[in-house]
Amino acid sequence: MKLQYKGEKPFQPVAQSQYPQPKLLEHRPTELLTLTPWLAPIISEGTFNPELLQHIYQPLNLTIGVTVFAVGKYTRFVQHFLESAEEFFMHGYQVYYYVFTHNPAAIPRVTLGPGRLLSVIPIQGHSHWEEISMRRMETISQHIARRAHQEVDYLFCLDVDMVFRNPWGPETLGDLVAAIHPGYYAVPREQFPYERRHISTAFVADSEGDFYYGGAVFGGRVARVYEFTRGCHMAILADKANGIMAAWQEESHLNRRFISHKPSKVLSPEYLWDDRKPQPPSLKLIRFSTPDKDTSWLRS
Ligand SMILES: CC(=O)N[C@H]1[C@@H](OP(=O)(O)OP(=O)(O)OC[C@H]2O[C@@H](n3ccc(=O)[nH]c3=O)[C@H](O)[C@@H]2O)O[C@H](CO)[C@H](O)[C@@H]1O
Ligand SMILES: [Mn+2]
Repeated sequence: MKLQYKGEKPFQPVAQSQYPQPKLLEHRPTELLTLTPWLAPIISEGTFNPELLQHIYQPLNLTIGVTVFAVGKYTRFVQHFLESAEEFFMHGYQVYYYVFTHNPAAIPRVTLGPGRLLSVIPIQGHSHWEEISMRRMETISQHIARRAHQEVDYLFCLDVDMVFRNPWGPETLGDLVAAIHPGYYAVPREQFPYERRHISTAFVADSEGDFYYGGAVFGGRVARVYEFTRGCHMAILADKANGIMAAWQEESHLNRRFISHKPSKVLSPEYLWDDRKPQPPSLKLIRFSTPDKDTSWLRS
């Protein structure tokens, strides 16, 4: 008898047999670290074979969800975000975009490819950008519980003020996925901008921390993203009860949580870049990046 566990996809044999042999003794495929000390792969160009991954993942018939928030002036980013996602994000897969906004009328109608859906979900606006950004953890966890757990296998939670510039494919799929922040990949942990006040639930000691992860990209299996966002939301609520806002809002809580709940896959800054920075030679490809934007105007 073949056991089919709940929520598990049936085993699929790998069909593709023609691809370069992996060589145990060959020098490293990239200048970047490829494995964390807890054995999670760190994904960057050169570490994976896109065709082989396509052959493994395509038959699984997966649906990948994406959450983005567009509140206030940020509705202006939706068009470029979606158009670039249609070009580069999970090409050939079923994709479900969830766009949360205070103003559904401001969301442009972007033509989507076959198998790709978009749902605009009205939410309450807030006057402070910190509150908008931080509330995402609560909204995402509620949305997974109400709806997304039935609609998607994996979920990525992304900033909207960003664009895709190169392919983002099944190499990014994992149980719990974090992305290394473009500002701190070469910085010692005691200089990471963690929350350092003991009174906050996001507190991190100087001796703790692996990578500084960005709040603009995280994801994983939908059940794990539920646990993760709910945990962050609870910690944010506890801080609120004490009248505290963490140094970098939900990003501080996300970083605190990833120390105790390690990501099973880590995305290199190829997957979370900032155009205001020059591209270092160690990064072969920029896949997802923040264009230069007028932050003070956006937050006014
Ligand atoms: C380089 C830098 O300083 N990065 C920080 C900054 O990222 P960012 O400057 O990337 O934050 P952001 O302004 O993009 O806000 C995050 C996301 O919240 C949504 N949004 C935000 C404000 C708003 O009025 N309307 C709206 O819809 C939108 O989806 C946006 O992409 O702030 C974040 C706040 O958590 C983190 O602390 C980041 O580390
Ligand atoms: Mn952003």
